Amino acid sequence: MAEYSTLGSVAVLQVNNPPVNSFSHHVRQALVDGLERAQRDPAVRSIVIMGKGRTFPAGADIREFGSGAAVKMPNLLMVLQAVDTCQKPVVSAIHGTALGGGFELALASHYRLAVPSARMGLPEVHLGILPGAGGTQRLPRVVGVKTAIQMITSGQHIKAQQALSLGIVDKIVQGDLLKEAVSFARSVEGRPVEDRRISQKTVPEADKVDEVVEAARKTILRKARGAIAPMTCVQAIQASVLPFEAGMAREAELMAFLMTSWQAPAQQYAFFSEREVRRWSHPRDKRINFKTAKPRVVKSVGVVGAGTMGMGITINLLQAGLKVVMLEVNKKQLDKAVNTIKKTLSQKSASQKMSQLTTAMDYSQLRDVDIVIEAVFENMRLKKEVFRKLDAVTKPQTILASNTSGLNIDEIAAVTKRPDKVVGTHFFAPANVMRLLENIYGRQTSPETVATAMQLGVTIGKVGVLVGNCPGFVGNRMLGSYTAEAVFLLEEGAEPQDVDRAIEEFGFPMGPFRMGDLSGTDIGWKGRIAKGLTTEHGPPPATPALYRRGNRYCPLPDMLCMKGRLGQKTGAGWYRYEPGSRTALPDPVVLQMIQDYRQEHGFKKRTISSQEIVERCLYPLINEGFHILDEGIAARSLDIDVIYLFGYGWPRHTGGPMYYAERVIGLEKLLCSLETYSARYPDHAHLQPSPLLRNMVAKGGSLAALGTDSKL
Ligand SMILES: CC/C=C\C=C\CC(=O)SCCNC(=O)CCNC(=O)[C@H](O)C(C)(C)COP(=O)(O)OP(=O)(O)OC[C@H]1O[C@@H](n2cnc3c(N)ncnc32)[C@H](O)[C@@H]1OP(=O)(O)O
Repeated sequence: MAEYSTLGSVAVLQVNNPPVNSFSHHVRQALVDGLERAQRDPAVRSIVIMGKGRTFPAGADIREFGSGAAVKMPNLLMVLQAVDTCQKPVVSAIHGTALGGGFELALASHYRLAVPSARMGLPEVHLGILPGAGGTQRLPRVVGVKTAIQMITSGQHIKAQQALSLGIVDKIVQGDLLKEAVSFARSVEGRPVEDRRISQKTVPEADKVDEVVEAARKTILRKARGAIAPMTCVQAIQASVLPFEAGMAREAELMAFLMTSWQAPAQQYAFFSEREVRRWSHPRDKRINFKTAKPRVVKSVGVVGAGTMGMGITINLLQAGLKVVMLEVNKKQLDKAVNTIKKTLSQKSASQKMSQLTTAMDYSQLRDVDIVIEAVFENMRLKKEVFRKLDAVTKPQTILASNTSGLNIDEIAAVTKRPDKVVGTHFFAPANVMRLLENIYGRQTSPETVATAMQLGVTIGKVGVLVGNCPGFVGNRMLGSYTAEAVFLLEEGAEPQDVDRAIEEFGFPMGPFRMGDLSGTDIGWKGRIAKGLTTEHGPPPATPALYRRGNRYCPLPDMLCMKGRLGQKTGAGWYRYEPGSRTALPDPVVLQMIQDYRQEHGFKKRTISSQEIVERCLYPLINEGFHILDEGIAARSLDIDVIYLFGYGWPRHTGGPMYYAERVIGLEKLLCSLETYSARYPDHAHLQPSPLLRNMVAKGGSLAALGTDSKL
């Protein structure tokens, strides 16, 4: 609701709809009623609108989208029209986050005040829509088309000070916002409101708009990676040069187009799923859930290993204000890491944050930390050695976490006397940038240990997802079938750039081969050597070239590594790189290697369409997701989607692999395609449809109903 009160001649409307004061139907109704009441009351000479509690309205109520409540009158446009045309000055007083419809309300007001900590912006593009309550028409009239395009297509929030410099906010007020707003409102009473209406202004430099749009188009399309909202936002902004009513009509038309697209619900699902993963639970052990399991307090963290991952994790922990003891047995590596950490931490707070860092070369220095995160090489023997030492030196309550990307947590826990305190915390590189934290419980991990790992994720600003223990966990296990199929495509006639192009056109930032070159082609190679699938010199003795343990195997990635082509770091991998450049250039050497391989093994080159590439790479990945759900490794399909959205660059506008499978491809069609491909390639095990998928198609179940994602 919006609470109505008066302070002398000022009517105050305070939106009270926790947690973020969104414009649910009852709020819209209360605002219209309040404005009418203030207009009618002769004693009222000005109006203040603000939010109660933590924030100014953060926009439309996204949960109402797609339901009758969203279109129930008065809609937001009517509320804002009432504000804009009000005869008495309306002042929006902003604290917290004025976002989306909330920011549009502020723009429809005659004056805007903000506290210094306030932030504002139009993040609708992240929900697959546009600012449809006049934001695309009013903002360019204040800041110009170029800045409006930047703000609206990025969805970025700006701070109060920047809003002031851009002319969006009239004044930044210190102290008590209500008091300041009322005093400001009194100061403008009796002044004409006509020239305060943004809707009545014209866009600055209107004649240059087409030029500005043309200049921005290419970058926006590249960044959008297939999402339709950004360019549609631009089309709406372009209409701001028209008379206000005509621009609003165009905005409404484009909003309707986006609202009814398949991408908007997918992005809204992604928004809620990101929050829903906080309500985690173990699919079988009822003691392990977010409601009852209590985390231990973590003030200090040990990090073992100062390589790329250990360094990134340390930066992340320091940025969150935690004390860190970083252990590295190689002094040179330790010094290098400390230097990099110092450089990476922001100038402003570097010295204070660095004072929280202790370096160590001796395990005994980890004795008092609350949790240790092991980040040494991905090698079971080494990890076991580290865990034995940690178990011996740390206090009995210390939780021992492994940043393994796929090794068996139970096997690691078994070398300790505290398997209940062992957990997997899988960070993604660069660990101080990537938001995902895949937390893995083992057979004996206690509820308290799981809760502590999940809470640590919150403390350090990660999106934490809880999963079970299996080779590769959720993310890397699913990725296995994707990369396997990508190399099979090379055997049949595709070139690395064909596969990458198709996957990038689907919306990934990088295809599998460019990605392989970035992370290092030897990572997978070492893993395959450790598993005995290959050796540094070629296939293990007496092994058929194209099969391993009865499964189809493509040795091309091993052949690449044997040539010393380990990716960007060696200047050559699947592609070649000019010195100092990260641009992937197709390399005749690699193409010849593939061509010779095809000839040697009797593969006949054929043209493979982008559609087939996308299906062959992504459908087995999704199929593996069904296996994972069936086994209870992921509790809900949304957990898998969030892992892929935040850890693997899966395009957000498709909702994530499982959402995409169900709502975009359709489960029946997915099953049919997998059946077709598995009939064509009977020895590609990952193309065999999962029993769960078959069952769901036969019985008509939904993915959301499998888990506990009740709100979606
Ligand atoms: C005619 C056409 C008219 C109008 C069109 C209008 C378009 C819009 O206004 S679309 C909405 C635009 N606004 C947003 O996108 C804001 C989304 N929210 C956020 O960015 C953040 O929630 C935040 C406001 C910055 C607050 O962040 P934080 O403090 O980290 O809290 P959260 O955990 O994110 O959120 C708490 C809680 O609130 C729920 N929630 C947040 N925003 C909305 C919303 N706009 N509608 C409904 N619910 C919202 C969020 O899901 C959380 O719920 P839990 O149940 O606690 O998980």
